[in-house]
Amino acid sequence: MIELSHIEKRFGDNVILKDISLLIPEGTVTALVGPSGGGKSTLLRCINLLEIPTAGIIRIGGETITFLPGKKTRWQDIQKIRRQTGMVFQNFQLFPHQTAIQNVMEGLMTVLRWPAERARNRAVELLTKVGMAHKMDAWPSTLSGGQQQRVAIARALAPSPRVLLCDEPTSALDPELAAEVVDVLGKLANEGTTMVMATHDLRLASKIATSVVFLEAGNIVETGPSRSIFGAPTQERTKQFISTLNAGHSYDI
Ligand SMILES: Nc1ncnc2c1ncn2[C@@H]1O[C@H](COP(=O)(O)OP(=O)(O)OP(=O)(O)O)[C@@H](O)[C@H]1O
Repeated sequence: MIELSHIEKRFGDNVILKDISLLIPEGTVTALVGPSGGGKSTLLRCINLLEIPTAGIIRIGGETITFLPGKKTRWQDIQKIRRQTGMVFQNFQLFPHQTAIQNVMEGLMTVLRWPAERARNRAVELLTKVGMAHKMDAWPSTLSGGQQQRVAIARALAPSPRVLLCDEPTSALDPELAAEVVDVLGKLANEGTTMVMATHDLRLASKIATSVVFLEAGNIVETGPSRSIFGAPTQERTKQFISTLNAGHSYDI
């Protein structure tokens, strides 16, 4: 379970997230949707402390990861917390000077201090899962965007995080390559991987999300099961937003 309790994030005088509370059960997929600038990426980045919330509490698996009153989180704590969360970025962020398999092995060997053979076995297992075993020795520059993203997903999953955080995982990809990534994420969802994703991709959100959080200007406008939010939203603003999506674009939110 991930618990966000009264999360606030300010950048200077700008309040980007305002009193966000959410419960994310294990084995579910939560899609953060909403207009640009609403705070989706910032919220996601708070869950692995890439951004430090200015107020509120985050718990992952019952453990408080945010600052406790009077106790400063040390850098080692942050590193430990980040190992509980895998992150996938819009632009893949593979290490260009490492092959696909080296990208997946890197963190296991340098951060977790696994021996090479154990890291290699884990990397092969994950590259097979994302359909990239045949390209394990390829350099990132020789892979398509969809293939790079699948390697990035394998890398994020390598240390067995409690949650996979995906920040616009398909938005840098054309529809065909995006579909490959949606298929992989769908498979992970079916296997019970807990995921939270910020996305503008309606196909991704409607295909794999268990619940949807509609975020606008740092506030949760509406949240609920994806079928209700996409099928019968209760808030006027959500209705408007969803109907614009359905009318204007085939898949892009
Ligand atoms: N490091 C930062 N410093 C100052 N302002 C920031 C910073 N990061 C984000 N913001 C601001 O926070 C707001 C929310 O940004 P965020 O990227 O979280 O929105 P989003 O909903 O993910 O948008 P998009 O859909 O365009 O990715 C924006 O106004 C953005 O300019």
